[in-house]
This record gives sequence, C-alpha cells and structure tokens, in this order.
Amino acid sequence: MSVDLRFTKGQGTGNDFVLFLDPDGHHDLSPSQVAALCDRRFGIGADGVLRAVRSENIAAGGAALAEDPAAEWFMDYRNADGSIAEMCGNGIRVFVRYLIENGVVELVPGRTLPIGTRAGVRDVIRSGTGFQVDLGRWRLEPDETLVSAREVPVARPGLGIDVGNPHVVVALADDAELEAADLTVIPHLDPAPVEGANVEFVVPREPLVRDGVGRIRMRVHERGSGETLSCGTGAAAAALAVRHWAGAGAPNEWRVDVPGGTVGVRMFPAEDGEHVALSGPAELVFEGDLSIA
Ligand SMILES: N[C@@H](CCC[C@H](N)C(=O)O)C(=O)O
Repeated sequence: MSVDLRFTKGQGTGNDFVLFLDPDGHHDLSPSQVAALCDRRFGIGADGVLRAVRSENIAAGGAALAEDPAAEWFMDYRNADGSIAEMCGNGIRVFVRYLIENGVVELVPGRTLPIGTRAGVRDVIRSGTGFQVDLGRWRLEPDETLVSAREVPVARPGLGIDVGNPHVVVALADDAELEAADLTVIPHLDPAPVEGANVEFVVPREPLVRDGVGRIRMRVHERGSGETLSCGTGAAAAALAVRHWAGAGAPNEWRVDVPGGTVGVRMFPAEDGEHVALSGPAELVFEGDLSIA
C-alpha cells in the first residue's frame, strides 16, 4: 500500500528537512520510508524528516502534554537513516515556521509556543527574522571520550554534552585542521557511547570574544545523518564546551559559524538551573506531493 502526502522542504542554516502534517498520527513512516525520502539521489533529499502530529495522537506525546498541556503539537524527528532522535535545534525552528505558514498555530512576537519533543517540551519564540528555542537544561558527561577522525593527525579528547540529545565536542588546532577533517567517515569514539553521538569539531575565532560575544567555527558529523551544514543542538553543545574550556569570565552569549551560516547560542539562569537557547533562521524552500510505497 502506498501513502500519499503533501510535503514541504525546509532548512535552517543549510540543515534541511522534509516536513509533513499528520495531525491524527496516521502516517508513522518506517525507517526505510524515511531513508528513501532523505536520499539525495533517489528521493527528495534531506538531513531528516519532521512529522507534525498532535501530541495526543503519538505515544511520546503523553509525556509532553503532562509536562505542558499547551504543547498541542509534537515534532516527530527522524534522522536521514530513519533513526529516531530526541531533539533537533535547527529542525524545531523550521517546524514552527511550517506550522505558522500552514495556519495551524499563531506565534505573535513576545509570546511562546511550546512544542513536544522526545527530549521534553521546548519553548519557541520569534527572534529577528527567525526563531529562538529554549533547549532547557544541559548536562556535562563525566568521562572523556577519545575522538579520531580521518585527516585529523592525532586522536583528541572530546567533551560529552547532553542538550536533550548526545554530543561530543572536540577542539582542533586551527582553521586548516578544521577544513582538512574528512567527515564523510564516521568519527571513531572511544569509548563508544551506547546510543551513539553527534560529534562537533570546533576552533576559536580570532579573537575568541568580541564585544562580549564568544565566537567559534564548527563542523559536525551527525548521528544518523552524516556530515551536515549545521546542527543546532551541536552548536549549543560546542558553545557550552568552549565556555567550559575557557573558564571563569567566559561569555554566556556565543556566535557559532557553521558551513551553512551562523546561529546564536545563549546561556541563561532559569528556575530549575542554567538553560541554553539557540537562535537562527528557518526557511521553507518548496513543496510538493509524494507517494511512498
Ligand atoms: N540537526 C539537528 C540534530 C538532529 C538529531 C541528531 N542527528 C541526533 O541523532 O541526535 C539539530 O539541529 O540539532
């Protein structure tokens, strides 16, 4: 049996997604269907799929509604290989743009839109021409991970950071080393995290801090999607790692340059501890109809 869907292609700093509305939760695609959609030669091509489903119509939505009954919509995120991930920082901005453009939600400046995700409810607000998402509390992993990547001369220590999904951040020596890293091959992590991890390679800008804002460059190999032009949660993890390494006095506001553009990261105190927020653009590119077997 085939499934007919109206889809939209969207992107945030070049991290691209296929989006579709499934309010009643009738189209829970299989991993192979997702992989087929994301295939850049045989499908539409994307780093992931975002299914917009009402929280009441997806099993994981129960926890979201318990956390915040106003979280009417749930972002069901899949990586390009069909695997499930807890959270997507670029995706959620594109997701909110998509809900707004489709007239299913309103988001007036100054108001917050709660979205259900597998990492918990995430609050989104408008920010400039894009959106800002509060990624909530973050966690430093206690143990160091040794990271080896092709064309990076020696294995480097990586810092594990959870921002709703898992990341390992590695500092490289300079821009030349960052550019030379071959991320077509999955970086090797030792010990290997059971659930896998997204791996961010970072270098500081010169100077690291300008006008009170920290500045870094980053490339990423995403779990389940390979190298992408940007990873929002990865940018947040990278800024948190560099602030950690920089020590006392390091700023709480960061600009992270990725191959697909620039995103902003901000750390701020909240009632339950420090939160990290991500801001950046979100664009819808084209739409069409598809039929998947
Ligand atoms: N690109 C995303 C992260 C998507 C999920 C990730 N690949 C994972 O498996 O955790 C972002 O912008 O955060």
